[in-house]
Amino acid sequence: MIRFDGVSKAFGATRALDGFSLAAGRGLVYGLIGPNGAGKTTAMSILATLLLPDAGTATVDGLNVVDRAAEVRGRIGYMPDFFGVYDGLRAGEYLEFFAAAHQIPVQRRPGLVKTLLELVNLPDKAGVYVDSLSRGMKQRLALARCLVHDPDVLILDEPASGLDPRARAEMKEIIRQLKRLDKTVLISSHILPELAEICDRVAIMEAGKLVVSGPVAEITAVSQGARRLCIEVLDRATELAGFLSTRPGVSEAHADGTAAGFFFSGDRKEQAALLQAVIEGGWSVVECGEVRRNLEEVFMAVTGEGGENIDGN
Ligand SMILES: Nc1ncnc2c1ncn2[C@@H]1O[C@H](COP(=O)(O)OP(=O)(O)OP(=O)(O)O)[C@@H](O)[C@H]1O
Repeated sequence: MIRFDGVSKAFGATRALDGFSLAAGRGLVYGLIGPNGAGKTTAMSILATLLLPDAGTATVDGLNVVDRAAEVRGRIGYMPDFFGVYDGLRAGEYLEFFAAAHQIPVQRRPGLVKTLLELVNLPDKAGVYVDSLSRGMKQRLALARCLVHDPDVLILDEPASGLDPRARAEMKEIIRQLKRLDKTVLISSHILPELAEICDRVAIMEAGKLVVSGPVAEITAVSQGARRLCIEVLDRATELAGFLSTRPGVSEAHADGTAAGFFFSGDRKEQAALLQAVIEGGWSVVECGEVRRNLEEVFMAVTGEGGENIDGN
């Protein structure tokens, strides 16, 4: 539904996007993560037909965003990271204005405005002046505005920025609702645990390039080519860490309370053999498991200096 193929964009000497590629399927919520200046907003602006790429192609539902920009605009709803809401307009009038801009027939507009205000959890705010709404309410109203023409694709640049935890939770619930409506959502955010919760897949980008992408569970399982394991024992954890350090495929073994943590590069058969050796060594094993990194740890590991080199897919 969304596709970037080798997209590059420079602003003077700054390469905002440098051969960026990404594909997102229909009905998926796709998270775009990257440090400040990674190129997220540039990528989203190109997809939203607001910026022209220097090279490469971007498409929405197979339509090239440059050649078929007008058709693309009919299929996308774009919520920029900074947006204005007009003073002196009430929430209902604000949505009616955008409905008119999208040439929604006059008789359909009141019903549409009501449905959208309900969807974004502002059912009783139609008559309230936009500038008197809280920041969270304004963000939700801006999201409703993106939905006026019932687009298939939503491009949301930091929709939860500056919101308090309750307002963020409400925004999250609305995004889940959009997924239920079969929308394809591309969303950027710096709040990684939240993205992990609502996204089907995430893409981490840095310096205008894709670093890694895939389902959250898959990405958090990838770690330096080795998995992080932990064996909990009844006693002698320090001795166990020493024993593990001598075994093939084990690195960075250390004791942590009643457990030994380490990286293991072997496969499942080799892991079973390792566990067998530990038991034969006389340790009373309580538990053995894989420690998955959270999205924040992966983000820190794959971006910035000394980042891991993980191939994107
Ligand atoms: N209109 C512009 N003129 C000049 N440089 C720009 C322009 N837009 C973006 N850039 C530069 O391109 C790079 C990528 O910017 P972009 O806003 O796409 O990053 P981002 O990942 O969205 O960052 P943030 O998380 O801070 O919003 C940055 O170095 C930025 O300074």
